[in-house]
Amino acid sequence: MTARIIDGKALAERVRGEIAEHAARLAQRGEQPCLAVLLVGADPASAVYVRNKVAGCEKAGIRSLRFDYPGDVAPAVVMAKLAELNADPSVHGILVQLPLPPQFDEAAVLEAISVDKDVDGFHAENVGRLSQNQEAFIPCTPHGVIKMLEAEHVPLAGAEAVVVGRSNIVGKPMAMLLTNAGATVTVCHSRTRDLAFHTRRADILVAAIGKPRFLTGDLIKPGAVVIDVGINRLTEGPDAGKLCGDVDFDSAVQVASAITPVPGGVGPMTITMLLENTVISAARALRRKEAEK
Ligand SMILES: Nc1nc2c(c(=O)[nH]1)N[C@@H](CN(C=O)c1ccc(C(=O)N[C@@H](CCC(=O)O)C(=O)O)cc1)CN2
Ligand SMILES: [Mg+2]
Repeated sequence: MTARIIDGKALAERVRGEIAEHAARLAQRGEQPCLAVLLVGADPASAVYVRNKVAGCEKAGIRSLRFDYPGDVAPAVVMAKLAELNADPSVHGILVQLPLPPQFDEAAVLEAISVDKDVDGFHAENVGRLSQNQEAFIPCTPHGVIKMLEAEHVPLAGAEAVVVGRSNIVGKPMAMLLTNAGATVTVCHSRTRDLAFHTRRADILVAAIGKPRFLTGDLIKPGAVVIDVGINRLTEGPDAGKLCGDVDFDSAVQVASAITPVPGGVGPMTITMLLENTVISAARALRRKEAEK
């Protein structure tokens, strides 16, 4: 079997078109969506993601505000900016690019963002709301994965889903979203005793462990749908300098029924869902204003 390649770039383009239409309708009604992005330090990958977020906003008709801080900035400076943005009614979404330098308490920074503007979905209240299957901002990468599975008509209810990785920004919310959709979910991680036992049972396998080409074809059930969230830059071997995922694509593509590539799979959906959350936030703000009239 050779797997169908799931084209995240094409899906992202399509969804971004719909987001731009929604943003234009809101702007016509006096509520132009606006996203504020804060970047601390000079991590080159973070700088690329922030640039792509700002460019994505511009293309979708979303206003963006960008704030850059040196890596040694005092956390109080960033906290003061968050308080100012929380209070600004023209700002609908706020995000702090992760990771943060070591002087920051990451959880405290995420809690300082207004729940109503937390378009990354990392605030504890949004996490709690997601776990209770209530309306919440959903973290962008796992939300993008669900959109891809839906677009590919992959049945979720009753499926055996295995998520490899337990990070707060991907693994845990991914498991919650799949659970809410009716899948039977197993979360594996570095302490899992028999990883192959679990992965070989998965109808849907999500890899988010940060280990290049770690999940090989022999760990995958024939016909499984494989979603690769990993983004690793290879440092040695013939492919040095290239990006790869957490899945060994060449062996997995022989076994799976569908698979996301890296790059061009899940990645482009992450920023797309951020734009969607920003537009949703602006629509909610407009609804609140109209209800107050
Ligand atoms: N505040 C946040 N920080 C981080 C998040 C996040 O959602 N919010 N996620 C990641 C980084 N990230 C967005 O911030 C992100 C990662 C990857 C991509 C992407 O489009 N990847 C491309 C490859 C890009 C490349 O060439 O490097 C792909 O997979 O095709 C977008 C956004 C951590 N921090
Ligand atoms: Mg994300």
